[in-house]
Amino acid sequence: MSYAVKEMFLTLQGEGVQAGRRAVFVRFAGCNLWSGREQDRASAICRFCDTDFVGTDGAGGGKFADATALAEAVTGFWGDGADSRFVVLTGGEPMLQIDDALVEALHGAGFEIAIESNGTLPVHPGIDWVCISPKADSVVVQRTGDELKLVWPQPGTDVAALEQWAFAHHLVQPLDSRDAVANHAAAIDLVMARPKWRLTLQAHKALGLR
Ligand SMILES: C[S@@+](CC[C@H](N)C(=O)[O-])C[C@H]1O[C@@H](n2cnc3c(N)ncnc32)[C@H](O)[C@@H]1O
Ligand SMILES: Nc1nc2[nH]cc(C(=O)O)c2c(=O)[nH]1
Ligand code: SF4
Ligand SMILES: [Mg+2]
Repeated sequence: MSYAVKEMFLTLQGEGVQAGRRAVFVRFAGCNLWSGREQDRASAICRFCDTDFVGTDGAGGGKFADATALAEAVTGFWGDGADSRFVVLTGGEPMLQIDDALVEALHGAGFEIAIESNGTLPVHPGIDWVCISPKADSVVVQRTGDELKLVWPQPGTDVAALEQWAFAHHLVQPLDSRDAVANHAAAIDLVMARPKWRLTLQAHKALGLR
């Protein structure tokens, strides 16, 4: 299969339990919860997205003919050194494109594979670190994994129900919007009221990283 990638870059993982870790990010093009066009945002299932995932024109992006070609590009961004190789597959919605061949190729290149997914599609079983970020107006089928990352506030969310899902970590991430100050306070309030949750911040934005 071929893969449509918006952009690829080497950075630090900015979010969640793995924050601070050196990582190659692969941002797949396309999402099933929003077209990515501003004129469709208000009517989308997911309306707060902070990311451009349309097309393959970003730095390091493109159409990759097969899994080997994509894994070679990821390896190129990582550079020399076989230790602690870490790739984060995101998007857009990466589970629209991830398949057996890609997971095998990335493992073959020595990478631990993480995913950032909205959970509306089952996550590939070979992925090593599963982060699911539920969206209030969607049906999440992937209810197990390593971290559940709840962007907050999200009206319509049944927080108590999410606490029953089988994740090793329950994280709350303030919604980045014009109301960022209020959203930080709301996220702190959630953690103070429900200690199963832990605050995570988007460190890359504060640090000026991609
Ligand atoms: C751009 S999404 C791509 C992966 C996948 N589609 C998903 O939603 O999980 C990457 C992460 O950014 C989060 N995110 C998107 N927009 C955000 C915003 N405005 N503020 C905080 N987090 C946001 C998502 O919830 C997700 O955890
Ligand atoms: N540095 C950095 N960390 C991230 N963690 C999750 C991201 C994403 O967009 O999926 C992201 C991102 O875009 N940049
Ligand atoms: S599901 Fe993820 S990529 Fe899709 S619009 Fe929402 S935050 Fe953006
Ligand atoms: Mg991001």
